[in-house]
Amino acid sequence: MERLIVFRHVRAIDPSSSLDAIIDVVIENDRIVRLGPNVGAEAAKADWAQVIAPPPGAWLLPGLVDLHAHLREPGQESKEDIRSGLGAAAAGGFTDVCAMPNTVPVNDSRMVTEAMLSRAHEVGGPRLHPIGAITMGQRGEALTEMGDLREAGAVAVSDDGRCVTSSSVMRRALEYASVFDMPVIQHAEDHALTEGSQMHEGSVSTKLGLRGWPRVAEDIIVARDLMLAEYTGARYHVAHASTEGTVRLLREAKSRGLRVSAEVTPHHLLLTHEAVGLYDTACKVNPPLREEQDVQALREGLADGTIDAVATDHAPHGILDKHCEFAEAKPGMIGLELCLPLLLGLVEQGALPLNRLVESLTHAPSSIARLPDKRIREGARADLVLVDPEERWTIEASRLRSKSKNTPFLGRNVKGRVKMTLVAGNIVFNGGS
Ligand SMILES: NC(=O)N[C@@H](CC(=O)O)C(=O)O
Ligand SMILES: [Zn+2]
Repeated sequence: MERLIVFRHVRAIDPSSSLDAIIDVVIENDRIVRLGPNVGAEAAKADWAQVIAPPPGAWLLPGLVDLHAHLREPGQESKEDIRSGLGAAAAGGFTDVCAMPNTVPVNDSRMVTEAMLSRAHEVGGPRLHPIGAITMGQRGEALTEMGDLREAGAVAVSDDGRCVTSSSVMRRALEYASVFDMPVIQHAEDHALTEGSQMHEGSVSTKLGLRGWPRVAEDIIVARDLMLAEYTGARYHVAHASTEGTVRLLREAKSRGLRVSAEVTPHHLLLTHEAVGLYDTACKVNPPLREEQDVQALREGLADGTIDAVATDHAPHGILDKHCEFAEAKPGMIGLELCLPLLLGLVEQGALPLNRLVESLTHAPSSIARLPDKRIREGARADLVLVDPEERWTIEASRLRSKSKNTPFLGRNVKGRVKMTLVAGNIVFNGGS
């Protein structure tokens, strides 16, 4: 045996295994081998055992899975690269990160997918799962070789950052991707309705004199895509859902048994367009921050399972991308290290059941990306995150591992901290001080 790790008296929470109990968890090499009250006492005596006595009240959760991150490698390594991005992921409790293809060049080929994976293997830490483009160069025209992408290791396809607006391209994309059992992840934005837009179309955009992105630009694409998904029988997934309408459409589609899924970001669950204030570029993001009624609908949708997963849409940008006029600023905010602590705030307020939060960051995204299931049980792979739900800390740029610090949450006091992350029994993050 190479490795023996023993967690003593920790609250292990895994809703998909109906587990919520204070137990010991014993890990040998890459696997959980025993779990139960006091089962670690014996193993802890071995002189090679690494015994972990977590802070009182600490939680052990299955490793988190992010369906939507921008790691910027290849091409924009000054914003982030695979090493810093996976480092940030580990610090945020993520064991698996799906990387969007809007890199430079676009990940529309086996070559780019393979290069990203080989870089990730060199770096170690959380696993990287590339998402291939739907269309060549994300231009919305010719489909990529999805079979090649799949074979090289891509888990899904998306033109994220751009919408597939042509109904016929989308139809063919759904049909083609379904041959390889890959979900098609749509960035739902009717570009004809959002040209020149800077933020949500509403009272704040009017006051600031900025062109707005109306909700209907998202809803119209989601509605059409759901019809195409029904027609083709393919797997369809909505990226960063932001409107009340999207939630309503999804609820209706799911009630009829369609194979569709959706994700929501922490910022769309927590902020409205009011946060833009007087042109705060940190709050410029696509899709834009919306209104109270949308936030409410998204929270309810996540709580009742209409929205399956939470995804960060971690979108790092450099200082100059944000220190400029609002119209020039790049959209996006970082999220990997902030996701769990921010959303624990919603749990504390009673706005989201803890079980749903855990499920939406573990079991749900891993089943959408068809990754091995995240479970805390004997025989399962030891992908785990240790969280101190009581620790209070302040989000500060100097504490973040991401190369970029673009987030409107700097200065916010949060409660709950990731203390340790294990990927197949390897401790890839141990800190949180
Ligand atoms: N979310 C964003 O505002 N930006 C993302 C692209 C995207 O997810 O649409 C980016 O790549 O920067
Ligand atoms: Zn997007």
